[in-house]
Amino acid sequence: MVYQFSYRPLNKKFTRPVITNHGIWEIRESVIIRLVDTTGKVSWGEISPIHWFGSETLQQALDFCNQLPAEITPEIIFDIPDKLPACQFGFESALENLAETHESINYQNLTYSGLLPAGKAALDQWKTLWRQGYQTFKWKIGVDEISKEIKIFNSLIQKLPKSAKLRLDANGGLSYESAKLWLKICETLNNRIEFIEQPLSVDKFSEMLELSNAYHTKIALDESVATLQQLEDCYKQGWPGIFVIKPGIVGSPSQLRKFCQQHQIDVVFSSVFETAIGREAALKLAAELSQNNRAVGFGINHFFTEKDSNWLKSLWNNH
Ligand SMILES: O=C(O)CCC(=O)C1=CC=C[C@@H](O)[C@@H]1C(=O)O
Ligand SMILES: [Mg+2]
Repeated sequence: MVYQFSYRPLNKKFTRPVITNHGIWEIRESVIIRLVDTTGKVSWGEISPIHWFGSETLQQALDFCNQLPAEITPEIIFDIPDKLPACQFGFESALENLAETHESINYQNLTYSGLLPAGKAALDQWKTLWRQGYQTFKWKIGVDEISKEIKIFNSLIQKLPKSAKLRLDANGGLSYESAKLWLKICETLNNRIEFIEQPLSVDKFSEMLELSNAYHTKIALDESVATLQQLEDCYKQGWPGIFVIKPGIVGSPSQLRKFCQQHQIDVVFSSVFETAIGREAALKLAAELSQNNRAVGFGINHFFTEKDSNWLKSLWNNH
């Protein structure tokens, strides 16, 4: 089987910048790919790297697409090297979409976590999301001074309904002492804090292992398990907590499927702020591989474009 291949770069400004310990992220740059099979069926895929998480850079993805022939085969797709995980996801998802069986995967029963803005803006934003039906929220910490963030946290916890779940994501920005302080605070809130995500930097695995054994509040690895190789490595080192999987950058969906079907791990699926193309492929994987119904971190819709033919057609017609 051969597929006509074409691709387009895409830059989309976030409606609100994503502010984390990594910095301020304003524009989502990705590559949209199109495959057309011999029957004329069209399928889309999305390559949305996050190089500061450990995936390839956008330029490396573009260089890879650029050197491909106009007609590609499944062998070419399954030979994409592990150093290009976002490309592996984009191309394999597009290929899977051409298979009838894949169409039927239902991801309507997922529950979603809403990402609150960093800082005190969260105090105003949570109610809008609560009214939209979110019961799980994620708030970024490790952005401002810890004393300021704890103050905001205390008022957020006061305001949030008791049934709401809150996730704290430090993006590796806390010191060991600050992480312990946050965990101590969370211990007093009887499970209203679902987990603290990536409290320490990727090189501090043993410290996070120690913290996960010392406190009840769960710790989720995110940057530490950004690619499948890292995921397997942390699993082999005995990580007892939660694994955040970002399908858009973790790598090959077929390899991910194999890993998740072989190992019982506590997983939270998470967005890479992709467009609706990558989102649909990622949510199908989440529906297929979630074993414990944790809310998926794909709540906020204003980071991506709705998947409508006009948007995609114009992307192809305007070049
Ligand atoms: O996981 C979620 O709840 C939403 C997605 C999200 O928080 C992120 C997506 C991509 C990069 C990061 O800024 C951030 C994360 O660290 O999880
Ligand atoms: Mg995270």
